[in-house]
Amino acid sequence: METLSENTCFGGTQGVYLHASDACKCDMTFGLFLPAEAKDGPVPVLWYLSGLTCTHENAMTKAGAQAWAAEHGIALVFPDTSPRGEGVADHDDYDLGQGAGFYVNATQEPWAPHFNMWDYIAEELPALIIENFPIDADRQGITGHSMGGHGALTLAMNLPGRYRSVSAFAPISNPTGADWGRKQLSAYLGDDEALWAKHDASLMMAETGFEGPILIDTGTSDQFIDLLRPEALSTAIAARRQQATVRLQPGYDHSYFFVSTFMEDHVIFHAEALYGA
Ligand SMILES: N[C@@H](CCC(=O)N[C@@H](CS)C(=O)NCC(=O)O)C(=O)O
Repeated sequence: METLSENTCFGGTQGVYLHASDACKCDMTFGLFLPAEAKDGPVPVLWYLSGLTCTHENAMTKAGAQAWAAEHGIALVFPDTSPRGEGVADHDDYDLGQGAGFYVNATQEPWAPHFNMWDYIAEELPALIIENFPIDADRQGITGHSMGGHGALTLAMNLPGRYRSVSAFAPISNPTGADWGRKQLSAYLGDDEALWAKHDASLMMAETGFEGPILIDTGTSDQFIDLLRPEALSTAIAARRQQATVRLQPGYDHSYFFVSTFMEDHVIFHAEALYGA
């Protein structure tokens, strides 16, 4: 692992690191914020999965999460959204290929050799950060924006016991029912829709739900709201009687102005779960 940068930030350290990924078979970059408390021992961690077109950098510089994470003594991880590099498959569309890994393990060509973002986020990166940094593996929460909200919700419901809490900003909520989903799931996983179900938060909510608390915010003026389908997840949450707070925020769009506005609420929500019994 190589340190690309380390900056003092809200009393802690915002680092950017590069490592050779086994899952993605290319170099991967991630951001990690460690609060001051990390100098004294392991701290809880909040994963932030980003959306389409993002690298590790967008949320790290625009979400405003470090101030609140520092206040609550929580580490933040900002992974990239896909494998990258010259030898890695790509597509001209912004919502397929590099920058659009969708948090799945691709089985189809040309994506299969590198596009294993599920294994990367679920297995490889947690092992790497727990080995190299003072992170408490027993206190993890996960959040994300848009495609990253989809990743956060589906990872949380598929990995019971891993995360104490899950939240999402404008998550892609029913990807099997919209073009932000059908296009990518068919490209990465093939045409057998039975294999898509574990990657659909609304279907997973109907199937298994989540054992901890959930917080979801979406803006009513989100320009992509028809693709996000928040109503499908709300219906599944209500049908399951899942513990959840689902909010539609008047006037907010899909941008980081929306994400940063509600970031404090999300960090406090996770802090309550991560410091609870
Ligand atoms: N390519 C489209 C959509 C891209 C987009 O809105 N991506 C969101 C996540 S789905 C994002 O976080 N973009 C990066 C940023 O705002 O920093 C556009 O540029 O309008």
